Amino acid sequence: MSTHIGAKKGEIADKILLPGDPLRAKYIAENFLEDVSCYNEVRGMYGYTGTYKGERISVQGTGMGVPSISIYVNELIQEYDVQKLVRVGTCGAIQKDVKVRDVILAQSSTSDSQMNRMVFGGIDFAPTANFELLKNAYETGVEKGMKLRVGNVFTSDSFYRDNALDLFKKLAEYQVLAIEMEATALYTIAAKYNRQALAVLTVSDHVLTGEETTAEERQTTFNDMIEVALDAVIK
Ligand SMILES: O=P(O)(O)O[C@H]1O[C@H](CO)[C@@H](O)[C@H]1O
Ligand SMILES: O=c1cc[nH]c(=O)[nH]1
Repeated sequence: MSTHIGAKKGEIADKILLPGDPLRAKYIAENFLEDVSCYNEVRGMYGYTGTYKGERISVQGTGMGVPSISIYVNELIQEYDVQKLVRVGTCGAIQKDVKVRDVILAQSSTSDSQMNRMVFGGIDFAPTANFELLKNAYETGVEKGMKLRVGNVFTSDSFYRDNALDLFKKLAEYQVLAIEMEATALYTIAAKYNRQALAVLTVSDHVLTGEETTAEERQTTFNDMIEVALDAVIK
């Protein structure tokens, strides 16, 4: 067991899906995996291992924000030797032509997080998705007839922010597609340990138009994203 994960060595697969919401982890385990067992309930941050199309795979809630996902990704890599990590999250769109329920593959992440400033001093490290996972996810989505968006996302330390609109308009001008709160940490920690990482994101709301999905829809209606992530990680 690690500090925040109650699994024994060997109970977590080398491929893992990482939703922010632990109830999304439960939903994925119950609806997409077979022969499932729950290996973690510490802090209610559920983790499960099962099989998908015959391949052993785990799914672990990460909580919200860079500090929380950093704890889980560090422990999953250092204590459980996880190799492929795919975040399955939600995001808010900031481009006019990105719609609610669209699926985004985060090729890279721009951030206001202090994490990398503390690590790299004055240098701006560029957190980047693993190309193989990105390619697999893109090809899987195309095969399923989905219209995927691929590009830069903004990983924010704040969900609520004063005077946000000016920043979001500036980011949109520079082709950033959407806002979320974890990809920078996932990509940076995976790079440090030479592991493969990708964030697949469903647009849960539109920051400019105000269009949104309900919490229940967020938990249960993101099957396209989950299938793309599962098929990409086992390919
Ligand atoms: O739905 P998840 O995966 O939690 O992702 C998004 O939702 C949370 C904010 O509501 C943040 O964690 C953000 O990144
Ligand atoms: O607007 C949003 C939606 C989801 N997640 C975020 O971080 N922001």
